[in-house]
Amino acid sequence: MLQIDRLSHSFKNGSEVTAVLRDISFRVHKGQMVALLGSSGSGKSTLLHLMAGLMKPTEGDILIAGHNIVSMSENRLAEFRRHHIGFIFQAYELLANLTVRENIELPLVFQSVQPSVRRKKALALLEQVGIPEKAELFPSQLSGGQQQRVSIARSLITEPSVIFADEPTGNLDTRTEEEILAILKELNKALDTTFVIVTHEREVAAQTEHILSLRDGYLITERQGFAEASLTGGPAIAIT
Ligand SMILES: Nc1ncnc2c1ncn2[C@@H]1O[C@H](COP(=O)(O)OP(=O)(O)OP(=O)(O)O)[C@@H](O)[C@H]1O
Repeated sequence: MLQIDRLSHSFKNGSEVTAVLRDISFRVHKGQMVALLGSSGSGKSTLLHLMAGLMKPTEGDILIAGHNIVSMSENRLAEFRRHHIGFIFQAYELLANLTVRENIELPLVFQSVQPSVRRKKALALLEQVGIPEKAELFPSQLSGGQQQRVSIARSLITEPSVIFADEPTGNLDTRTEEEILAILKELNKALDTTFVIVTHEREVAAQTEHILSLRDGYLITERQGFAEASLTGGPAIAIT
């Protein structure tokens, strides 16, 4: 589903070159929910931007649903992104002047899907995230946790191959964080959607099936239940 092969990335500023990601390889299978865990500066955002096709890597390949996004043209990539990739952001990124339902429908507006079809799908998803009664309210009338539920529903409406969630509970209190993670887990099971959750919080990462840990640009894979002391570092470790 998501395959990262020998990915490296460096930033160049004049003559200065900063290596941020080093020879990273991993696979996430369809229906898996994995966490990408790393402290500040470990390279999480860079990896996320690369996987989302927002920048090209210095080296390596990124395959989503069998398509290598590294070699795609900008136009093809924009189209591919609309159909295959969903996003959930820390700050929800809902449009203030659209209702909850209209926000959820928006990705399908860009795909020219009929209004009645969009509406039906949006309302079904709103039900799945547990706030069907909020359909005609505006984002400002919702709590943070409710807004994140809307953002989750929006990310699912195109039935993407993979959803990248960037610190999805970063703005929420502990109780709401638990609710949102429970919803993500439920949806992951119910819809067989693939999720990659980017976080710097080990408690959040611990809710997923697998943890991909980034340290100094290298990837370390962990399985749930392994003690910190048993981790081994090094490049190019694959999850299968
Ligand atoms: N455009 C850039 N030019 C040079 N260096 C950069 C650039 N963008 C990021 N970096 C460097 O790459 C490293 C990784 O940054 P990145 O933003 O990917 O980390 P992160 O794990 O997402 O951190 P945070 O959790 O704080 O957002 C940092 O050392 C950062 O300074």
